[in-house]
Amino acid sequence: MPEKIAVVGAGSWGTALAVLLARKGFKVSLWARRPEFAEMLQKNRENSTYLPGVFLPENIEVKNNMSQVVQGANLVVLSVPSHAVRHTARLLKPLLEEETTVVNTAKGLELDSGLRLSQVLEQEGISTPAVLSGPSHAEEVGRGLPTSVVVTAKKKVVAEYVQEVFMGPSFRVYTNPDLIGVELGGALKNIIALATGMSDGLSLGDNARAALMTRGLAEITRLGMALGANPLTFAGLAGLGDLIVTCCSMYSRNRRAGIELGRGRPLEEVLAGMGMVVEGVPTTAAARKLAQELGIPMPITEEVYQVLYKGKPVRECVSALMERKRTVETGFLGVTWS
Ligand SMILES: NC(=O)C1=CN([C@@H]2O[C@H](COP(=O)(O)OP(=O)(O)OC[C@H]3O[C@@H](n4cnc5c(N)ncnc54)[C@H](OP(=O)(O)O)[C@@H]3O)[C@@H](O)[C@H]2O)C=CC1
Ligand SMILES: O=C(CO)COP(=O)(O)O
Repeated sequence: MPEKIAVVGAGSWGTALAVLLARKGFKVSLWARRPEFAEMLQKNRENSTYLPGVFLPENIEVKNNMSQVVQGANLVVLSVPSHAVRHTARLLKPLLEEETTVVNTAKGLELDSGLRLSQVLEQEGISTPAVLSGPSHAEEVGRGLPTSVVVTAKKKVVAEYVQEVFMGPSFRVYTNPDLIGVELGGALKNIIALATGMSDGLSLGDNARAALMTRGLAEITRLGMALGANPLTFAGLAGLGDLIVTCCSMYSRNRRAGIELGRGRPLEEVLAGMGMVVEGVPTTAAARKLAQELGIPMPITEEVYQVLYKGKPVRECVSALMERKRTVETGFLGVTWS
């Protein structure tokens, strides 16, 4: 078991995970990128900006100096937004001991390259990173409500180590050997949460939401299979599980952003009002590019892209999706009429 754990990123998720680990009795060092924010958190013991109402136990120290945060830590939990993963990995890499395990908890794809975040970490010299994913809103984890997630890595021993560290009475951790599927599930569900949010914002009803979630999972699975994932992973916590929570919970920033877009508010205004990261926005562009390169149909992703990046009115997406060519539901899985 690690003597000290460093959590890099003091937004909602980094704060909730630091609290979870501290409640397990670990000594936790939490890195906040702004010095004044680190000082405020260290003093007030509450992250009133990103996770109000959750108090930091005494065994969490908050600092802005990454070297001090990481020093002596056997485990580093990375909880910065996906757009900051490469830059943060560059800062981290020279500070890490050879045997330090890094766990990425961000959910997204790198915008320009379309790379999964573990691939970004490996490119930056962080070998065999673990990935923690699954249905887990910070607001509920911070309050100690029951949550189940998955951890994956290229090596079983790494995944099992992280499982043991995080596992607790209110936080059940499964391992899953499918690194590609787990990462893609966590990243791509955010696109579908934007879509279901838009549908809810237009009051299109429960049937529409269920259809978007189900057919959204179909297109996630299609792209996932083309990229080497096991399709069964998408039926698990990192796929369906996270899709359900993100498309149905009012804690979801992606869902809330989608609702505002569905009500006709412009994207810039929606993002400015959110004050938190909406990962589905860059991920939509990255996934659409990948799908086009690989020739994978992703009609919902395409419509979300058109709304986000081309200003298409959400109402016009309804007919674009409903009036597509007739097809067999399970054709993409090779299950069709004989
Ligand atoms: N919130 C949740 O429930 C969950 C979130 N996640 C994932 O965790 C990741 C982090 O999200 P979350 O904590 O929710 O985000 P928040 O919006 O709550 O907080 C964002 C955090 O990232 C920091 N940040 C912003 N830009 C940079 C940068 N360029 N370099 C370093 N740090 C930066 C912010 O610092 P500052 O205040 O200085 O701007 C802030 O600490 C995302 O990928 C998200 O999808 C995963 C599971 C659950
Ligand atoms: O991934 C999450 C929950 O599992 C967080 O989703 P949002 O970023 O939409 O809030």
